[in-house]
Amino acid sequence: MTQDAAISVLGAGSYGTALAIALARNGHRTLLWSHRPEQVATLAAERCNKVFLPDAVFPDSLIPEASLERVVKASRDLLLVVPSHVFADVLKQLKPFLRKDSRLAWATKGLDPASGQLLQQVAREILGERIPLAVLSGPTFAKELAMGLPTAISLASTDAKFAKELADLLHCGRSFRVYLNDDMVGLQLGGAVKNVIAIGAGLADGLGFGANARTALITRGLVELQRLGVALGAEQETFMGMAGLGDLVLTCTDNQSRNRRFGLALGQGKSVDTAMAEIGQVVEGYRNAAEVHQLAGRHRVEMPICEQVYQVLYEGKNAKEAALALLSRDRKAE
Ligand SMILES: NC(=O)C1=CN([C@@H]2O[C@H](COP(=O)(O)OP(=O)(O)OC[C@H]3O[C@@H](n4cnc5c(N)ncnc54)[C@H](OP(=O)(O)O)[C@@H]3O)[C@@H](O)[C@H]2O)C=CC1
Ligand SMILES: O=C(CO)COP(=O)(O)O
Repeated sequence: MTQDAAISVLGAGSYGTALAIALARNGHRTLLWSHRPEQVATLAAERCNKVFLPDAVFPDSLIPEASLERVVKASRDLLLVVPSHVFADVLKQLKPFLRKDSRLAWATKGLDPASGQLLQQVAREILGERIPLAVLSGPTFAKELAMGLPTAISLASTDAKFAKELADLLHCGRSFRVYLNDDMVGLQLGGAVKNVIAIGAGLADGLGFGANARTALITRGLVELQRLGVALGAEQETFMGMAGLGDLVLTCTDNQSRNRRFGLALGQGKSVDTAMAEIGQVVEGYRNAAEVHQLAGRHRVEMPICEQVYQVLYEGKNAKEAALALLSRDRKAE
């Protein structure tokens, strides 16, 4: 039986691995679970996730683990970092192993594909009202975090003690700054909507548009995010922080973003399937575009950029026509 750990990270893709490295680098015994036992054996033998983060060596206190039961029982605090489309599934799998004092955080960015709900609602439906929940969101490319490059993030929780203790585990005065925030809804929406806008920014760049268009998309994308956020009960000022403006700028402007690269490939005329295959990792914005479309419709929120991205992805609209549709909208006050 694996000994107790300070925290267990579930999901050994690029971001789960990077967060586990950051936690272990802070000196905390950290378990890292993958759903594929053969991957766990490779991670343990190579002390590195060569597929996603080949330059980041695991600190000694990072322990790959194949048993879901063991990782859930070994630590009070669980950090889920799986793609949003398997979030609910993994919660159902881990539920039977939860301790009485378990607390759950996630760094997944997205919504529930089946319902378009916030992941917080999914967690509540599956795990009940009692378990403390927390969310991490903000501008954090896995590779830079894993390399110990300076990074800042926001953390919100349903439980102030959990928020503080999780921030204490993650925060590193030399490289990883954790801001506490009390807007769980805002943090979750920021992480989902920025993926869609980043696809839009990639599309614009793929079409050969310039810095003016990209910056207009970021700025008006922020307005769309704020509108949806306020309609769902988030605080408007959250979106001027790490999980709003911060993550929008990061993912819309840097080619480390898979969502941006996906948009770039589509703008250059590649098909959805080819673009996805070339990236070979999760592109959350593809599903998020449909979920945000659903959510905006349900709450009657106008989100023209997200709507055009949706139409390109799901209704076969040509990217140039989508750009024209945005430019030819009625003039209005900012
Ligand atoms: N990468 C980044 O820089 C950042 C990512 N995020 C968010 O983190 C989340 C995870 O993304 P990321 O790590 O980048 O994704 P990756 O594409 O790097 O990896 C996804 C991982 O999830 C695993 N996985 C797939 N299905 C399951 C399942 N049913 N149970 C358990 N694990 C599963 C995959 O395993 P397999 O290969 O076997 O399918 C793979 O290891 C996303 O929501 C993303 O938006 C947030 C901030 C930064
Ligand atoms: O969320 C991210 C950085 O904050 C990662 O963005 P991508 O999923 O677009 O790569």
